[in-house]
Amino acid sequence: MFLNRLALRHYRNYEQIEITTTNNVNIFVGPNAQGKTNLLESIYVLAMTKSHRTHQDKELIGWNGEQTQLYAEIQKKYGSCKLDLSITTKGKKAKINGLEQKKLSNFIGALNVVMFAPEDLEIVKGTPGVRRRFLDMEIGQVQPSYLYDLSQYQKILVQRNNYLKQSFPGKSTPDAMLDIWNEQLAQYGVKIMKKRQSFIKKLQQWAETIHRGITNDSEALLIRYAPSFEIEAEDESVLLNQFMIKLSLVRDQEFRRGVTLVGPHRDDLLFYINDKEVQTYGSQGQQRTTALSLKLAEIELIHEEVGEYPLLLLDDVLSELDEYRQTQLIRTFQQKVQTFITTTGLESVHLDQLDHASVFHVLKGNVSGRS
Ligand SMILES: Nc1ncnc2c1ncn2[C@@H]1O[C@H](COP(=O)(O)OP(=O)(O)OP(=O)(O)O)[C@@H](O)[C@H]1O
Repeated sequence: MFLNRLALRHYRNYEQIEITTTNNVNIFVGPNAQGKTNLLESIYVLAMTKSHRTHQDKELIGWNGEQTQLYAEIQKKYGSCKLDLSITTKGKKAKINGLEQKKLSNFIGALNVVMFAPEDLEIVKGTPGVRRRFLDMEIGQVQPSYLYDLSQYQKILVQRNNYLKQSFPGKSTPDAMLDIWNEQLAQYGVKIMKKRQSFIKKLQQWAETIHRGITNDSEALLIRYAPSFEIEAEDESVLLNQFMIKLSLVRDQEFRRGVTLVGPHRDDLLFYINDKEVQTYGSQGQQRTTALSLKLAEIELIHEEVGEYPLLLLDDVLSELDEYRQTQLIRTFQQKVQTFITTTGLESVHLDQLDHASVFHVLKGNVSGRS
């Protein structure tokens, strides 16, 4: 897919701007704190209805405004589409081709993006929560039904945790209420786990090949799903049963602690290079390359799932890659993936590797020039 036009109103430090793009490679250049990341973030928000760097939607609204409006025109293989998203402190409204979408999950997926930013190193180095968020955002983008399952699961989880905190049944007393929570939790939990399992399997296949390419065939990357309990079956009803058994085994412990101890809210993702865990033994460079391979694998996976390449958003990451890796990255994608790059100086981008690129200058919330 191709972003032809982007317009923003009262978005962060942009009062009102409009950008038209004609090239596959678009570079936003400017000093620090001028609005380069804000621009990439706005494209991400148009795809996911959420920012990649904050949970607080109100931060996206310009300081002097009550509401922000984002608009994009996207060219797809089979026609174009217009996306409108308005965000107020009270909520969001989303339109596709002028038609308001009752559910935001119907809007997500109209535009696909893959963002690679310095903080993505946290997917490898950070806490399991960061990896779960990565999984949720990426699966949700290609399978909006996943987001529904996830929100149902989270609601049940909160209610179940409240129940665990308030009740103190005897060790062997039957508890009909808990049985109901368990059944509902397992029902949605299994759906989430199965989708995560199949996503990671596909991601692994792409990431392994890409990682070999980036490292000149010297490193074998393995990505493993680490659910809160070992999944022994593929079949959904068997898995459901397994989940219920696990819940019954931790029942007393859960009442003592007042929290749910098994389920996808405790899942993790593990990375190995040549059989050694990257988080523990990987060098800074290996951790960064792992994150890069993961992101590039996502591009291929989205292509496989939706039949089109997503947009690639590279926020201030080119300067961190050596020339060989930059070349690999740009060569692989410049023909087929529309890419948006931010940088503080053009000297860190190997422009000679690019066939055609548009350069936009970003200064104090204004964007100018195209070449
Ligand atoms: N809600 C908001 N309203 C107005 N301005 C905002 C808002 N949120 C952030 N800003 C401003 O946006 C600017 C930061 O923009 P951004 O993060 O895009 O910078 P950048 O050009 O990517 O810089 P760097 O090169 O340092 O990453 C800051 O000056 C910040 O004060």
